[in-house]
Amino acid sequence: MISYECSQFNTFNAKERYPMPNTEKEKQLAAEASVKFVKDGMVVGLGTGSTAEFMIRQLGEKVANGLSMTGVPSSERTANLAQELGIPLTPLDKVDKLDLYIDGADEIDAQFNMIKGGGGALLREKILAYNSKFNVIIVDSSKKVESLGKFRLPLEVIPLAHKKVVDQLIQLGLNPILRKLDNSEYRTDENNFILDINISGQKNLKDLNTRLLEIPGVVETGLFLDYVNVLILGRAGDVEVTHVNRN
Ligand SMILES: O=C[C@H](O)[C@H](O)[C@H](O)COP(=O)(O)O
Repeated sequence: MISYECSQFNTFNAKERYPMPNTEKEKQLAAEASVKFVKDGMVVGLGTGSTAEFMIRQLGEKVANGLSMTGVPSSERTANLAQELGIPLTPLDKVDKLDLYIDGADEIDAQFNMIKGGGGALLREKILAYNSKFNVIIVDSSKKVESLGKFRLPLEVIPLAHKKVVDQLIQLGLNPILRKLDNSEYRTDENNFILDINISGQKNLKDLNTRLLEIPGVVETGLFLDYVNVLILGRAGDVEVTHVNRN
C-alpha cells in the first residue's frame, strides 16, 4: 500500500480520498470510450493506474480479436499487464511519435490542467504524453475539480538530493511529504523518490512548475499543463467527451 508519512500527519491511503460507489463503473465507461480512438496500425502509449488498467484490458480484448497495434508502456506495472494480455510492446526510442497516448489523472481542473503521479509513474507518463500526437485522458467524475490542489502534487526527486529539495520546498511553503511504501521510501521505476507537496491555493501553475523544476534534484513534476486533446469523463452511467482546443 502506498502511504504518506510526516511528523504532523497520520499515515493515510491516497486512493481513499474520494469514496464514491460509482467510481469503478465511471472509470470503466471512460476507458471503453477511449479505446474507440485506437485504429489498426497505431502506436499507442499506455498509461498507468486503475483507470488505465481498464483501458489496457479492453485493448487486450481487441488485440485478441484481431486489432493490430503496438503499445509503449508508461511503467513496469503497465508493461507487465500488457504482456499478460498479449499486447505487442516496443520501447519509446524505437518509434518516432506515438499516434495516441491514453491515461488517467488524479485531478483535472476547468482549464484541463492535471495532477498526475498518484501511482508514481509521472516521469515516464510525461515523456510519453509529450512525445504523442494526441492525448486522451480518462477519469471518473471525482477527478474533476475547479482548481487543483486537494490531491498533493507528486515530484520525482533524486534520492541523493531529496533532503536538500525538502528544505527548499519548506521555504516555499509547500509542505513536502516523502512517499513511503511498506515503511521504506517509495521508489519509482527510475529508482527515484517521490515528494508529495501541497499546492492548494497556488494561482500561477506554469510559474510554480518552472520554479519547482529549477530546484536541482527535482527530476519532474506531476503537473501536466496543456497536454489534453480529449477528456473522457465517466459520470453516472454515461460519459462526457470534451475535445480541447489547444493552440
Ligand atoms: O502515476 C500514476 C498516474 O498518474 C495515474 O494516471 C493517476 O495516478 C490516476 O490513477 P487512477 O486511475 O488509479 O486514479
